[in-house]
Amino acid sequence: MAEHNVCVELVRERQKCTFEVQELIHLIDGGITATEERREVENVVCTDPRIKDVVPEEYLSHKERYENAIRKNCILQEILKKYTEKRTWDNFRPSNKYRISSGVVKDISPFMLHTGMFIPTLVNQSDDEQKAKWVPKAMSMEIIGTYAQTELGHGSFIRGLETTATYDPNTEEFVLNTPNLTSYKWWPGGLAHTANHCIVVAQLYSKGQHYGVHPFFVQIRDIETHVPLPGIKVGEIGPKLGFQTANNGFLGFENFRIPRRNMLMKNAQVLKDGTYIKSKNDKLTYGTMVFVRVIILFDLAFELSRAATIAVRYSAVRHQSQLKANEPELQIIDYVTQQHKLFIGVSTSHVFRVVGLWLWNTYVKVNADIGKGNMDQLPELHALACCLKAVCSRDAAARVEEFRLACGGHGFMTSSNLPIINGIVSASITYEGEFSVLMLQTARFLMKAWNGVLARKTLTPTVSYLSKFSNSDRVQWANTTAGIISGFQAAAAGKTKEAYAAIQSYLKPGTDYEDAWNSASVQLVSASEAHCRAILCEISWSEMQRLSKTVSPNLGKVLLELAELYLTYWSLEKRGDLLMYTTISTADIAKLQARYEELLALIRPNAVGIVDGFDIRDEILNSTLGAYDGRVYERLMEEAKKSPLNAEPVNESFHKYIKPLMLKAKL
Ligand SMILES: CCCCCCCCCCCCCCCCC/C=C/C(=O)SCCNC(=O)CCNC(=O)[C@H](O)C(C)(C)COP(=O)(O)OP(=O)(O)OC[C@H]1O[C@@H](n2cnc3c(N)ncnc32)[C@H](O)[C@@H]1OP(=O)(O)O
Ligand SMILES: Cc1cc2nc3c(=O)[nH]c(=O)nc-3n(C[C@H](O)[C@H](O)[C@H](O)COP(=O)(O)OP(=O)(O)OC[C@H]3O[C@@H](n4cnc5c(N)ncnc54)[C@H](O)[C@@H]3O)c2cc1C
Repeated sequence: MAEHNVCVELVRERQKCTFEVQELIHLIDGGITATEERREVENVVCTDPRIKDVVPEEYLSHKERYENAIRKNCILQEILKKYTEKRTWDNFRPSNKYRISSGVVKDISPFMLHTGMFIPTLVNQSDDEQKAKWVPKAMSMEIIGTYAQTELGHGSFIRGLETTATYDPNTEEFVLNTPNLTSYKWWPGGLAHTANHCIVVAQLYSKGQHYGVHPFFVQIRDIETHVPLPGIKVGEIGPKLGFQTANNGFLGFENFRIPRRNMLMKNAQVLKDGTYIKSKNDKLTYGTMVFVRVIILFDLAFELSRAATIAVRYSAVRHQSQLKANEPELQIIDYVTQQHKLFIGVSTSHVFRVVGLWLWNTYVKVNADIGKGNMDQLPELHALACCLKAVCSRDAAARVEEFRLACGGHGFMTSSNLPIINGIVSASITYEGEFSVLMLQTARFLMKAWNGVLARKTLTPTVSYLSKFSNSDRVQWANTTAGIISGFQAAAAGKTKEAYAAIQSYLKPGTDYEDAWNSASVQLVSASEAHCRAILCEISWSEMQRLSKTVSPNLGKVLLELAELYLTYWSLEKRGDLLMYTTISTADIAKLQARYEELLALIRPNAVGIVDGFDIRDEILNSTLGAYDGRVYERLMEEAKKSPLNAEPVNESFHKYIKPLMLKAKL
């Protein structure tokens, strides 16, 4: 990037950097070629004049904003075709490439569900014949789809969904119906006015029997005219906290008929005469959700890297207050409280990325085994994906909010982009499985694992530590990274044991297990969180250590500092747990605190270099505060001038309302 016009603070910060930023960029992308390919696509898209907005999207009406998002995303799809010719499901790997959508619209693409859930469901839940028929059309965007599962009355409890698909053997069709107001599909992205097809998750009935929820491929609009087909009631659900351009919709069916072969039949089937063939495992219907929960970690890492870039660069540019009399005002990044706000967010982005890659590799392996009929590892994958999605989304939202606060008043400006990123990340705590609901899924797995501990069984890899720490009351503490990881495992084992005991204590005669579970559920969520933190610490440390050996010593040192900061930060945050479950002393905690402050100081000179290492183009950052050149004040003013209210010196409301009010006051 050109160095001219860069503010003096950022020039100085970049000179201070002790490692090669390019090397970090390549590491994050997964190699030089990956960086080159990403940059090429970004360059083509971001320099296309059709992509640039004359009026910033936040000034547009709700309707205009959607139309603009569609217009620009269609241009994006057209451009991407050239670069995604070789893209197939088989070679799909999560990468930084798909970040380009943020360079097109600031908020969410109305096509997100097409790529993120419609295609993955077609790929994973259709049989070979269905796949051959639908997937190429979806990949080329000949048809546009979404994933319609949630209803007005039910989101978390999938078994409670009310939409029905009743098989009619006379015509060999399913008849879809929305029996009540609460059975309307509600929320699917792109459903309102974008998609012409969707996956509908509905209760299957055949030969008078109920077989639970199944996915169906449903055309909802005419391909030529886009008019909703007869029997389809579809529309938009209205403005939200964020996701303004996601085009979330509602959908109802009135005796809407689809061919029998539109039930996705990889796992379960309905034969022509209505005979139902059961799936090997009925939870395979939930497969797309597992996939997306895994992918969400990359999304969170990326959104955190955007927020971090904005807040760190701004903190280097911004001067405020004097630390010592008669000395210049400090760059706010030099206040240690500011470093405390910033650096954990920077390190968390790296942690989510490397743990995300580990989870992705686990997903690929388990999925391959499932393909061969071996479901043994599905429960462990599900438990991992649930707690990691839940904890990481909640942590990411907290970190983005902290970045916003770290930018003071200017962080509250939409033009900083922090409020929009905030909305995007906050939504992920709820969608694809609400936080507590997913944490309780992991808790189910932990309770089963604890039964295994009591029965002296060999546990699966991610919970094997439970056996190690099951007997000792307080585990020996050591002020090392290995000691911290053991400490987190001891806390997780202790909390799992206590949650298990709490259920037993609530299980008085006459009490159902489910009621005892509900009574103990605060402790169960706490056990899940502790388990997840133990995994985040163990995997991130081992992965960052491994990566540090693959790069130059200078960069390796920085990676280890970031990883150690993460462990130390969370040890201090969770000191209460460590005091309960390990022999940690107040002196040990003081040492951890001192090391934490030392790490902040070590990271400080490299802070701007580290966020430069995320290599996020200005068009993708979309921020007055975070641009590469640091011209914060100029950009704030330039953006303010774009306000339609500034187009005229006196707004007509003065003559209409304010002046009469003033005149009345005179009387
Ligand atoms: C080449 C091109 C491709 C491109 C693709 C890539 C592009 C990348 C872009 C990605 C961008 C990401 C897009 C994100 C968009 C998001 C927008 C939002 C979408 C949505 O929100 S969709 C709706 C999501 N809804 C939910 O998540 C609902 C949450 N609820 C549930 O999951 C479940 O109902 C439940 C888990 C709470 C419980 O279900 P249920 O009551 O039915 O369960 P049971 O009691 O019957 O059974 C419990 C046992 O089953 C196990 N279980 C549950 N779920 C699963 C699962 N998924 N897998 C495996 N096992 C599961 C439980 O553990 C229980 O087992 P046990 O042995 O009895 O304990
Ligand atoms: C931005 C956004 C985009 C979305 N996109 C889609 C989409 O494309 N397609 C789609 O199908 N859906 C979509 N959804 C819906 C989303 O998946 C659901 O909102 C989510 O699964 C939560 O379900 P719910 O809204 O029914 O919440 P509820 O389940 O009603 O949750 C409300 C409260 O009840 C609690 N609760 C519920 N059940 C339990 C329990 N068993 N134990 C303890 N506490 C419980 C929860 O913890 C929460 O505090 C989207 C949602 C959002 C916000």
